[in-house]
Amino acid sequence: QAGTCPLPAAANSHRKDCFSSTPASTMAQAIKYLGQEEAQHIDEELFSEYGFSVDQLMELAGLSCATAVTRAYPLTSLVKARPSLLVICGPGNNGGDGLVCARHLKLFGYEPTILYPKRPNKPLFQGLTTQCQKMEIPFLTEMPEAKAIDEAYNLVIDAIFGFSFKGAVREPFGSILDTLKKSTVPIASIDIPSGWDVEQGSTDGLQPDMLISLTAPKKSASLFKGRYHFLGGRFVPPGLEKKYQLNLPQYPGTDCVLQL
Ligand SMILES: NC(=O)C1=CN([C@@H]2O[C@H](COP(=O)(O)OP(=O)(O)OC[C@H]3O[C@@H](n4cnc5c(N)ncnc54)[C@H](OP(=O)(O)O)[C@@H]3O)[C@@H](O)[C@H]2O)[C@@H](O)CC1
Ligand SMILES: [K+]
Repeated sequence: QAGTCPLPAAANSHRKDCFSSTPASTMAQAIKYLGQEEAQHIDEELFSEYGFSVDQLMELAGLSCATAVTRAYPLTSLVKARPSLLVICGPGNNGGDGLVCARHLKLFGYEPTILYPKRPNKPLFQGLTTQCQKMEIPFLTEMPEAKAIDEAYNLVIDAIFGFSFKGAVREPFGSILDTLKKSTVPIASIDIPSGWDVEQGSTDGLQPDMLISLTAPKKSASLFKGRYHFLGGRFVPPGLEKKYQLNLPQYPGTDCVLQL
């Protein structure tokens, strides 16, 4: 098996399984890294075949992201006087995960601020926005300069694009990503570092400090070089896991996240 492990060099103990001398029959299989179409098929199947609703899974996804953030950046580790975070939400479901994540982080004692420049005209996103407003989470009207971000926030949560991102980045997100590249504040990306090709990654894109892969990592996650890679979205039914041969590692106890 040596040399065939699909896990990145910085990966965890599961990597050991790939290189151990344990007979293949007793080896844990390496977790699968998904292509873009495969991730979209799994998503569709969760809603069609398995009867989940989007808001159900988004709540679990966002809660796992907030939980993972507390593990990597506990309140006591933050460098600024206030536990301030900037959550940037995009126009699709990745942005919805960001709104849920912000709401839970507020309940966990952090002070999130949200930038949500392109809001879909759908009850789901309107409801998530109202919930955040009622939780007294401020919304910015424009993207701050990189220097202002460095001064004000401990962490940026990137919920701009997920597994449906394609092609060249359109405005206003091109400028937002350019500003983020200039900022020195650590970035935690939800599901995909925004602007990265879902499978090929990016050579000159964001370099997040943290990546929270939902359901299963996407192929570009093998190029992630940050400190913390977590898996979240503990909602995959065993039948679906088996069909797509996801080989998900076992989450510890009742945890909704797992560090890869
Ligand atoms: N099963 C799971 O694991 C679950 C996954 N979940 C989450 O859903 C995420 C996937 O969500 P998704 O499919 O809504 O798409 P997403 O990636 O947010 O972006 C689409 C938006 O971006 C836009 N856009 C695209 N390309 C662009 C470009 N070049 N430049 C500019 N804009 C561009 C596109 O715009 P449009 O084409 O409409 O103009 C569209 O509005 C997934 O990653 C995970 O976070 C959980 O919530 C639930 C369970
Ligand atoms: K993202």
